[in-house]
Order: sequence, then C-alpha cells, then structure tokens
Amino acid sequence: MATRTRPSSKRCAVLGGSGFLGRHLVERLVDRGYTVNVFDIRQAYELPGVPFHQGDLCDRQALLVALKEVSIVFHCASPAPANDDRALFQRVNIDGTRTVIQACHEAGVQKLILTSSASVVFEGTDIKNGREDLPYAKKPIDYYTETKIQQEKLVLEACSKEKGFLTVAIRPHGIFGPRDPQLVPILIDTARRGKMKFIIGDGSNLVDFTYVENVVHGHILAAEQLKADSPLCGQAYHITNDEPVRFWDFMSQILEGLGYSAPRYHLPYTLVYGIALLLWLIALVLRPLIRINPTFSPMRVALAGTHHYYSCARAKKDMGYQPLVPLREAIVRTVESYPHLRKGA
Ligand SMILES: NC(=O)C1=CN([C@@H]2O[C@H](COP(=O)(O)OP(=O)(O)OC[C@H]3O[C@@H](n4cnc5c(N)ncnc54)[C@H](O)[C@@H]3O)[C@@H](O)[C@H]2O)C=CC1
Ligand SMILES: CC(C)=CCC[C@@H](C)[C@H]1CC[C@H]2C3=C(CC[C@]12C)[C@@]1(C)CCC(=O)C[C@@H]1CC3
Repeated sequence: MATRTRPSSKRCAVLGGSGFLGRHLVERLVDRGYTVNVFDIRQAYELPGVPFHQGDLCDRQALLVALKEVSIVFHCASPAPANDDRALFQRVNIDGTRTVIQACHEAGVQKLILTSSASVVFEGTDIKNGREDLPYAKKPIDYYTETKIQQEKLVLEACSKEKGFLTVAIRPHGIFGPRDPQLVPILIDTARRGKMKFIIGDGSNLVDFTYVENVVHGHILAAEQLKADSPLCGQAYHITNDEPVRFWDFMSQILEGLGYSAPRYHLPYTLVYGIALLLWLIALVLRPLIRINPTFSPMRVALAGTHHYYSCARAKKDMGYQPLVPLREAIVRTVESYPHLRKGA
C-alpha cells in the first residue's frame, strides 16, 4: 500500500476560498503562517504563494489534488442564499459535502471545519439569544437553509476520534464587511431604487450582524482548538459580534454612512409579509413563462421584521472566543470600504 506523507498541521485548504468569507479567511491564514490551498469553482483573485485549484467540490478527483498533504480543511463553499435553484443546493450543499468528507478521508485530512449558518434553527419567527441546543428548523425558510441543515448534520456525524477525523461547525449570522457582495450592495441598490423608505414592524427587532474578521477568528480558533480530547468534536458553535442590534438601526447606519436617508415610515409586519407571500406565489406560478425575483421575498421580510440573535457563550467557553472588532468600528470600516456605493459616486 502506498504510504502517505504526514501532512503538516499548518497546511490547509479553503473550499470556497474565492468567496467573501473564504477570501478573508485565506488572507488571515496566510498572515498567521499557514500554507493555504484555495479551491473554488471560480478564481476571483491571485495571492502570491497561494495555489489556486479551480474545480467543483462535487468532483472528488479535483478535490483530491487540492487536499494533497493538507491536514485542515475549511469548507465555506455554497451557492448564494438568494438563489432559488433547489437542485443546485441539493447537489452542492448535500452531495458535494458528502464528496468533501470522502475526499478528506482519502487524503488523510485530520480536521474539517464547516461554515454552517445560525439560520439552521430559524423558521421565520423570533429567536432571542438562541443557543446551539435549539432544534433544527422543522420548516426551514428556504432551500438554502434546508440544505445547510443536512450539510451540518453530515459533517458533525462524520466526526470520529477513532478514525482521527475531527469535525466542527461554525454558525455565523449576518456576516458583513469589506467586499461583501450581498448585504451592503443589496441595501444600496434598494435605496437607489427609492424602496428604502419603510421600516417593517415597529423597528425594535434585534438581530446579529457579525463582522467578517470576527467570523474568520472563530474559524481559526475552532481549527486550532479542535483536538480529540476537546469538547469541540462534532459540535456546532455560534460566532457573533455578541452585540445584537436593531435591524433597522444597523441598516440606517450603513445607509446614512454612505449618504442615503434612513427609512422613517412604519408598515405593519403582517401586511408586508402577506404581500411578499402573495408576490412569491405569483412568481412561482409564472416561473415557466418568466423568472421574477421580488426584492421583498417572504424570507427577506422575515429577516427584516423578527428578532434573530444568538448566544456565543459556548464558543467563549470552549474555544476562548471573543469578537476582535466591535460593531461600531466594524460599521465604520465597512462604510469606508464602499466608496463606489456612496450617494452621487
Ligand atoms: N454571508 C453570510 O451572511 C453568511 C454566510 N454563511 C455561510 O458562509 C459560507 C460563505 O459564504 P459567503 O462567503 O457569504 O458566500 P460567497 O458566495 O461569497 O462564497 C461562496 C463561494 O463558494 C463557491 N462555490 C459555490 N459552489 C461551489 C462548488 N460547487 N464548488 C466549489 N466552489 C463553489 C463560490 O464560487 C463562492 O466563491 C457559506 O457556506 C454560507 O452558507 C453563513 C451564515 C451567514
Ligand atoms: C442578519 C442577516 C441574516 C442578514 C442577512 C443579509 C440579508 C438577508 C439582508 C441584507 C440586506 C437586507 C435587506 C432586506 C432584507 C434582508 C437583507 C436582504 C430588505 C429587502 C427588507 C425589506 C426592505 O424594506 C428593504 C431591505 C433591503 C435590505
């Protein structure tokens, strides 16, 4: 039997390393002296000394090349949540994650760190200071969440001290920061189309928005603390800024920071949710003829109008996690990073 070279504990691969979180993670790992392979279906940048492997994570052979002599794998690849393609989510998040686990076994990888999502327990109704022992959503709000649940279960169940393969899942929520293609761009696009005038509900709902560097910090801590005798094995961890904020205050700070007016007029939550549901049903019926993606999907209205914030006490206790960048500073850095989205730019 061919002998495998023992992988160095500082040699890792980032699946989804071209993405928003993945790229920040790659940069931080390199700063901390890790040797990093990037694996992604698309190449978004080049970094000296960082080999890029372009491929689909459903392709085991392609993965095996990127995992050669790697001891830690960070899996943060996923189709974007806004996508409505059920088959794609099933293929990438479920079948693809099975392939990742299999390839890790074959390549002799010792640790797998999955980027899951706090949304795996969110059903569209209030969650206040939710802990990791909340049950998975029985009625997930979309295909993205449905497949993130299956994906997390697959990864956590694969944890085996006997096989020397340890796994952990990080559940971030509302990641934001420089280069995020979702949150700030969607918000500013909505404002530019004159649709950011209304607050859904009374505006008091608290939400976690988590600065990308804190999420990265949580991933690296998890990788470094994940050992056969640690409580992390096979567990999920919320990583947040630990500063729940009113959803509409956060949006207003970003909008005003970029020179736009904050929303002022209130609309009842149930009315907006009902309209969003109706539009979503109409879009579903019309789909064979025309593809419409309404701004106000039921999922977005639920995210904008309910409480959803989580406790990160378990991460503090088991891995010594503390957010590195406070929310106020994180918002300033984020606003400054989008000069092209400033009003009038
Ligand atoms: N952005 C957020 O607020 C949150 C994100 N997450 C999770 O964090 C992870 C990273 O998210 P983001 O960086 O925001 O997303 P992103 O869309 O910027 O990055 C995902 C990356 O995965 C790659 N990818 C997609 N399908 C692939 C495939 N079949 N094979 C190889 N690569 C593939 C994409 O090309 C992309 O570069 C995802 O797993 C997401 O579910 C969890 C909670 C919140
Ligand atoms: C905390 C968390 C899970 C955030 C996720 C980010 C996105 C889901 C949000 C980023 C911009 C948000 C946004 C809306 C909904 C949620 C987001 C897409 C609205 C569509 C809600 C209704 C409005 O009045 C306009 C909002 C624009 C921005």
